Amino acid sequence: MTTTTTETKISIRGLNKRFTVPGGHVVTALEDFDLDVPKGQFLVIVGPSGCGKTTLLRMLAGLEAPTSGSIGIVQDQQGRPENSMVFQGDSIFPWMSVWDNAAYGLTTRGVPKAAIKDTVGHYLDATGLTPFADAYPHQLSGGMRQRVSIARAFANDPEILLMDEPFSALDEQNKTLLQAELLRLWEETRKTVVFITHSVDEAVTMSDRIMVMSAQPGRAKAFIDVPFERPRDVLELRQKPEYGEIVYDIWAQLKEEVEKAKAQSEARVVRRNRKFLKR
Ligand SMILES: Nc1ncnc2c1ncn2[C@@H]1O[C@H](COP(=O)(O)OP(=O)(O)OP(=O)(O)O)[C@@H](O)[C@H]1O
Repeated sequence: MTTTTTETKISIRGLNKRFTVPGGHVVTALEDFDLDVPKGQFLVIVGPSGCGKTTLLRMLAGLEAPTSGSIGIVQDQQGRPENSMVFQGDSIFPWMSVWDNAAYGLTTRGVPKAAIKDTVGHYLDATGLTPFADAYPHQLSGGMRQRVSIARAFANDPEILLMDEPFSALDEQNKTLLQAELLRLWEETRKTVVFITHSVDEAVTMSDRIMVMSAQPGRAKAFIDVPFERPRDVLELRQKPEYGEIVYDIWAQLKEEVEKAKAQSEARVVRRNRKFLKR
């Protein structure tokens, strides 16, 4: 079974984001950006460095205000938090146990203790963390800390899940294990997900749809549907001939943008050096 309804969950229109950096120079991170994400879709964003992926996610999370334009997220259930975010690095509280970290969102919203026990117990089980419920983050490996972050995000039961390169700091084996775990959890809940990665393989493995972004200023350059049935088996999927075709398609779209981003970054270095030499 593939996913998604035709109902729109996230709707972005005419989004612009500009930053003024020291010296008065303006960086246009996103320009005239439009995006609709259907309810229950697992959307993955790929794009060259600096194209505005994190800025977009931070605006979706309400951590950054747009310069202009609008972001709409449909609230399906009263009282539910709008989003939960999982970052690349450690995003759990070092002073809290695994259990308390996973329960954090529910505790702060005053969910009854018995419901917290059921929900947190379920997600710690699903991520293999039950034996470590009383451990503290410094006693865990990087992969286990990311599992806590994922368990917390799902336990929080948000309207949408935002993930910014959650596995990029992990080794290949841990990455594959966590991708499989995330797929399993997601297939159980069918939350609307916006997930950023630099890995084309990860994008094809996880997503229903991939958005390739242009070099700065970031815009949606192409959308690629990923038609593989769910539930997915990470290793089996990678043996399919269609898998390789989609990976190729994405690279074909990305290549030009990565080259543009590289040229932009080299031009910035030249400008900076010129300024420095003029002093
Ligand atoms: N707070 C800020 N102040 C100034 N410029 C910023 C700020 N945040 C982001 N930028 C700039 O906006 C542009 C987009 O940054 P962003 O981090 O969103 O890109 P990205 O696509 O996530 O990059 P990467 O893939 O390297 O993580 C970059 O040029 C960045 O330097």
